[in-house]
Amino acid sequence: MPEIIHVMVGALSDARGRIVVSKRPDHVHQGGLWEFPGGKLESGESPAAGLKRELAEELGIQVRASRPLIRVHHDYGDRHVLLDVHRVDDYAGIPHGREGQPLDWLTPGDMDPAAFPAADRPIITALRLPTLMLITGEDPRQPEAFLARLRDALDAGVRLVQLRAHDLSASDYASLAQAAFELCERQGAQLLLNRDPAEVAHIARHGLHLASPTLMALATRPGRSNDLVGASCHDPRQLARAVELGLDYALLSPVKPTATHPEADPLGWRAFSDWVDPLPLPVYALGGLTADDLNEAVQHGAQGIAAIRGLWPAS
Ligand SMILES: Nc1nc2c([nH]c(=O)n2[C@@H]2O[C@H](COP(=O)(O)OP(=O)(O)OP(=O)(O)O)[C@@H](O)[C@H]2O)c(=O)[nH]1
Repeated sequence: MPEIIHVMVGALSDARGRIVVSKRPDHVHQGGLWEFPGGKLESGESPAAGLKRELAEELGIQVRASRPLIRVHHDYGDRHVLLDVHRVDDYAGIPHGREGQPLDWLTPGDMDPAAFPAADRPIITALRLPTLMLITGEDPRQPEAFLARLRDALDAGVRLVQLRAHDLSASDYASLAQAAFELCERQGAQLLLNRDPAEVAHIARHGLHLASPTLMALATRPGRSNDLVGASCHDPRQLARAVELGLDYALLSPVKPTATHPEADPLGWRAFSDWVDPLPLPVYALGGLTADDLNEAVQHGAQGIAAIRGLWPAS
């Protein structure tokens, strides 16, 4: 097993949500590509101290508050890196290229993954995804009340919605999806359809969410190239499949006991974090969680929380 190079990386944003990126010099590893500022952890140094030191050296800023975004293991063949990426929520100073490196500020949507090292793809996805995913609750058979509640959730700030309505016929699902898509578009939110991908091939959406049996049955990633695609997972085998298919994200459940699946054994945060840590993709925690669990989830390596009851507004 080659030595793992532990790299501390900062995602630092401005008031407009743009993230600072810097250009790697031509002569170094992955030279000429854009990167997120950071560098190698020194021996004996804590990750928090390493992040502070690297961002002070490279950008001339002092980190005041940060939280984990994602950890990415990547094998380049000649070296194995662990990118330990943190969002920097608060800092002092004005970022500038202290080592003469060019800087740019980009919204995650404007980042071209091909302009970054291969290991950075999951970082860009994690930056594009919000920390909360709403999974729609019952009762989709009452579309007006259902859409009113979806509107309330969007008004409250939800920006990623998974339309789960297994009891509906294909045509009722299609009508509900169309109405939900319009509401989401109006608020700049993304709508993911949780349905057989072949059945929803022509329905407007921002992406697809795969149930775990669908995930295990597929041989290739479904959908259009611009679809955001993720899947529900319950064990390491399903998580590995999501990675193999090149999906953008996974949900892992149940973390805590849940009313939706009372028979399932909860994982707890320890197993959640052990299973998620080696994976190069953002993973939402699901099962018995509310927005109040967000900080604990993020500290255990989650992209954020997905929830039905915890985020679907009461009627
Ligand atoms: N900082 C940073 N490094 C990255 C990113 N993506 C990525 O693959 N890496 C890799 O992680 C390693 C970081 O090394 P570095 O050269 O930046 O570290 P450093 O500042 O401590 O450099 P040094 O070798 O001059 O002491 C390199 O192999 C680099 O290619 C990224 O987005 N940011």
